Amino acid sequence: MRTSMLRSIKSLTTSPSAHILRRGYASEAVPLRKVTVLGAAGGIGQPLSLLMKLNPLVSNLALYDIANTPGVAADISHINTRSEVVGYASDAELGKALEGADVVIIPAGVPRKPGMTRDDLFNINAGIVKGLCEAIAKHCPKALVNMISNPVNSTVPIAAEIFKKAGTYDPKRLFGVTTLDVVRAKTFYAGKAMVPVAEVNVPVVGGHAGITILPLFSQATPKANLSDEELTALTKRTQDGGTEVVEAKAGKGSATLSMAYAGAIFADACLKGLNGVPDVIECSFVQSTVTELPFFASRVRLGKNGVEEVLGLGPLSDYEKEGLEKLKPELLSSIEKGIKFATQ
Ligand SMILES: NC(=O)c1ccc[n+]([C@@H]2O[C@H](COP(=O)([O-])OP(=O)(O)OC[C@H]3O[C@@H](n4cnc5c(N)ncnc54)[C@H](O)[C@@H]3O)[C@@H](O)[C@H]2O)c1
Ligand SMILES: O=C(O)C[C@H](O)C(=O)O
Repeated sequence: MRTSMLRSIKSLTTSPSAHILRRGYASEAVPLRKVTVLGAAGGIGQPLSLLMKLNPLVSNLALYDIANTPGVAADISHINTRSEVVGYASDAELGKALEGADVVIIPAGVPRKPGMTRDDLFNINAGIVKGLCEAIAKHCPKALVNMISNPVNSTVPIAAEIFKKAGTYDPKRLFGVTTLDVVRAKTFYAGKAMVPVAEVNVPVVGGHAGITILPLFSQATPKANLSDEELTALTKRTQDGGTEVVEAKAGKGSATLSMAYAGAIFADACLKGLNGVPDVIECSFVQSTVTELPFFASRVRLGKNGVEEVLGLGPLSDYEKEGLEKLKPELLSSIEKGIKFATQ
């Protein structure tokens, strides 16, 4: 794996801000990349930090949490992979955790319990995200921000407003992480269509809550002849995937392991884009003109400055067109709630 990774890295050009590291990879030049995880000791934070420690594109891994960081950082730091790991444990250390970060991943905040919606997390998580984004604006305004904390439909607009206030907002650098919806859509589709899961592609657009999650199974590949009933059931299962896990965990939180996997895929895509790898495309909830809504998840091409291109929806089935119209009022209201919170 390391040999093929080196081959792919060899031809990369680096961004002006990237230093070159010649260490651990013989004579190969690999850009230095710092990744900071905020909420690193949590249910998502721990396995996500582990996966980022395994990523050879990362040279420095900063782990920040308000509780239990030293143990997590010490544990992960013993793994014999490229990145140096430093744990940061208090508010006073947040600046150091963020300084020089290329990518900041935010899984800080409370998760759902059975019976709750993601919006029920707003009151606590909005404040957490606001504080963390103020620190990002101050210490690493050029970083690509991967927002995992829920409700994503509101926390991304909150982040945008905080960055605007600080004068640092760059819509190309702010992402709501919706990769878990894509991961689920791929898994559920492969199971129903009886196709190899590794070959499956399904765009998921809209937002990240209930009916705002709109998988476009009409565009899924490999193609399969699924009935309308099967497509409706697949759509519903994808939309309710988070709730399925919340209920199975019965009060002990929401998806953490599959989310860590999804978060690691998205952060890796951001790093590849920064490093100049061509044609890196992932779905993400970003500032958008794809619909009349100011933020919307769709396929995004990633590049050296973050978002290189927000791709359109492509042809939709009648069922998907209906789903798109139905999701708009809810998504808009969540976006406006976030904007109102951050601007008041
Ligand atoms: N985007 C998605 O697809 C997706 C998927 C799963 C979960 N989530 C969301 O991710 C969030 C985290 O979930 P979890 O299961 O890891 O929760 P968790 O409670 O296990 O972990 C959250 C961590 O955040 C830390 N934290 C709280 N305030 C902080 C602050 N101000 N600064 C730094 N760290 C802080 C806590 O100490 C804790 O370690 C939740 O909001 C959840 O809804 C999103
Ligand atoms: O469902 C949740 O609350 C967590 C997350 O948004 C998910 O989709 O698993």
